[in-house]
Amino acid sequence: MISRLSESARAEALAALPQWQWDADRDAIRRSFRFADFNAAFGFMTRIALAAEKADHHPEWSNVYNRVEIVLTTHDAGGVSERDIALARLIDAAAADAR
Ligand SMILES: C[C@H](O)[C@H](O)[C@H]1CNC2=NC(N)=NC(=O)C2=N1
Repeated sequence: MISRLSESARAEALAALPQWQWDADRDAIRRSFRFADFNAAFGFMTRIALAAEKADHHPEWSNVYNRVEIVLTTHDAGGVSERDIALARLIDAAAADAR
């Protein structure tokens, strides 16, 4: 069973992910992305979807044309875990490729 990070561990992990915001209401981290167009946004989502399925850890997200909103939390842990931090790093790398 994966466990929720302590407040200090989460703060330390987020210091290295400056574009991700802590959402206390959701016990989650979130980031918004904007791409050139829908094709770039959906390509980005497709790459994340394949990696997420492989890792069996899935984002909560929504897409409107060129914008993608992503929320990461671990349902099994009731908060942010190492899996969310790992997925956030992967998402940042995918975003860098999509621009
Ligand atoms: C059965 C399956 O392994 C679990 O439901 C996985 C799937 N993907 C998941 N994704 C996220 N974000 N949190 C989870 O707790 C989770 N659990």
